[in-house]
Amino acid sequence: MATFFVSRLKSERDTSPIASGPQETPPMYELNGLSGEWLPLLLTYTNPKHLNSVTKSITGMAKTEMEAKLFYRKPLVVFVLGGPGSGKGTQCPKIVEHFGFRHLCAGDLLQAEIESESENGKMIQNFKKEGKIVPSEITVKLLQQAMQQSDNKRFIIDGFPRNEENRAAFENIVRIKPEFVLFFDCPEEELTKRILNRNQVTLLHILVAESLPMHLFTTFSVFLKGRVDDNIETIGKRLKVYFETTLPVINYYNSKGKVQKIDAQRSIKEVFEDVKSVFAKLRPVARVGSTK
Ligand SMILES: Nc1ncnc2c1ncn2[C@@H]1O[C@H](COP(=O)(O)OP(=O)(O)O)[C@@H](O)[C@H]1O
Ligand SMILES: O=c1ccn([C@@H]2O[C@H](COP(=O)(O)OP(=O)(O)O)[C@@H](O)[C@H]2O)c(=O)[nH]1
Repeated sequence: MATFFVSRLKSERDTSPIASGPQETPPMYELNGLSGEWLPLLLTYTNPKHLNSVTKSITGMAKTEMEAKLFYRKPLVVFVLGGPGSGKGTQCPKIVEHFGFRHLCAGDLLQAEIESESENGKMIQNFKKEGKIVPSEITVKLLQQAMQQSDNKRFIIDGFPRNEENRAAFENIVRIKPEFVLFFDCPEEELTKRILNRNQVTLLHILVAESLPMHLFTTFSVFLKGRVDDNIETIGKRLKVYFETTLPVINYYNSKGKVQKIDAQRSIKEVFEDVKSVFAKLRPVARVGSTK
């Protein structure tokens, strides 16, 4: 079977526009657990932009789906979880800056969907207002699209998965398990204080903007719109959802030894020191993407 497969790959390589396309690093495919003789053939498929067509192309050649998947070098994913207001959105840009990850915030992707006035926008807005979790297929699709569109293959996914259904949907559809889960642990009282403060800051901005001439006000108000869910009523609902449905997901990953817990109650700087030491231990870039 191996000989058959190699010869099919050779003929595909000779004729495929992908194979003769630009060679980009890092290599996207490697042979995991198979004979080394196949490696040079597959290293010709290195252009991330051709990911989908390559996968399809390989699927066409492989005798089984499983064979095709063996060639796909998976991205590295870290989930960033913690209650609303625990500091996920504050710390993630720092991780990007220091460690070169691509930051995907599930809440921001959903917000962009609301603002694009897409078919699902109104429905997402209603879930958000109620502090409820948007159906998994919508969020997973947005995350998957964002991952496919990125040239970076290392992602921090912030604010997801929020429940068991989210977790299972991501693992089943995207077929990637997180390298680890960064968990910002913060008491409820502190979370409430921070979220209310976040909204007050926004309100203050709007008041300032309102005293400006009309054209400046219009510009400002677009940037400084308050969050529909940072009010005391919705905060209560979001915290309930967090403790009842997101904490069990964190516990699940903890039982697999995958949680890196950070004490998020300290200053932003102190929290980042801990975050840094977690990411510094990460396996080197060259090994990123093994299919384990
Ligand atoms: N370590 C911290 N100490 C005090 N305030 C913080 C800290 N981290 C974040 N904040 C503030 O708390 C609010 C919520 O933080 P944010 O990063 O938006 O949380 P999340 O993304 O987890 O909802 C923001 O106003 C932010 O400036
Ligand atoms: O994977 C997600 C992420 C967010 N949300 C919705 O978006 C809201 C805001 O989430 P975000 O992560 O932006 O803010 P946080 O609650 O962490 O402050 C949540 O309450 C949910 O209604 C969701 O349904 N699924």
